[in-house]
Amino acid sequence: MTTVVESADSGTTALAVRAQDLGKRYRAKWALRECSFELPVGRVAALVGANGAGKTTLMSVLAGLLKPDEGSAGVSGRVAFVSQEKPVYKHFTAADMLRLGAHLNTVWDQGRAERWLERFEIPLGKACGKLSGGQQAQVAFALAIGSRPTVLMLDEPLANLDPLARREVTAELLAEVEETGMTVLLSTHVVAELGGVADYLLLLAHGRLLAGGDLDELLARHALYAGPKSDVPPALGTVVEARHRGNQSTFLVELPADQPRPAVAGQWTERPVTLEDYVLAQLAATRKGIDA
Ligand SMILES: Nc1ncnc2c1ncn2[C@@H]1O[C@H](COP(=O)(O)OP(=O)(O)OP(=O)(O)O)[C@@H](O)[C@H]1O
Repeated sequence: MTTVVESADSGTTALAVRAQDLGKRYRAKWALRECSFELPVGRVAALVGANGAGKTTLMSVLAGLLKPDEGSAGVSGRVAFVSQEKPVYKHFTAADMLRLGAHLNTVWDQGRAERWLERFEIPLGKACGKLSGGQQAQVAFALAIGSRPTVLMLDEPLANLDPLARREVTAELLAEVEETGMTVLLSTHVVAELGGVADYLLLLAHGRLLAGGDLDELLARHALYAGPKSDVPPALGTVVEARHRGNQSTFLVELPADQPRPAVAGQWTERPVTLEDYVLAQLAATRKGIDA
């Protein structure tokens, strides 16, 4: 459900979200542990991680729907959270849902919500129960956009959408960010489609934050090498992932800090690391990780 939480402005810093040693457990099992990060205002952050990594738990805590067991979280301004289920009232039409949004939210932009539905050709007068899963998701997004959030959190927003709608939703979100200055935090498994959209990454593994920060900086600190079969990469660095196929080896390496980017020679080639390369390598490396 879309929930709007009025919360205190962080005031002095231009931070949209701050998490400090955040922890949440379900009975004895920790779903989130020692999670600290700061998300600046106006960023589009991708929250990624394997199934069960803690993404929904983190978003629910940030949205104020779950109480943390450890640490603290602060979100600046108004939060809109669209959960994974993207529930809408089955007997309500999209127009009814927008009326509900207008009624429930202290700040409401009907034009913005209607434009979103028009953009995606969602019929206003049809009962939501008779819309497809992807169309219902669009109604939930329109409701969230209409509430003019300063921080928009979307749990797997692209899951039900066809490939074109995915591209268009991410483009529309970017346009909203540019126009309104809002901050977006979205969890997803389809990282390939976030290239050029997300500019900040939060990567969770087994409830812990494995990497967090500016995406360009993070990717620039890594290199992908391909060359003849070898046990070691052709340059110094921490190997995130090594793959060997036939007589070829590929290494994704975190380069040593504060050193010039090494040049590779001979049969080795280097190419820049994409968001997808990085996330897949980290997921593979942490698959056999140990729970807290
Ligand atoms: N209500 C709950 N009760 C007990 N355990 C839960 C509950 N919700 C989540 N968990 C557990 O907490 C961990 C994190 O779950 P969470 O839903 O946050 O992961 P996720 O990264 O969003 O996963 P997915 O990508 O599959 O949606 C998992 O081990 C999950 O089994």
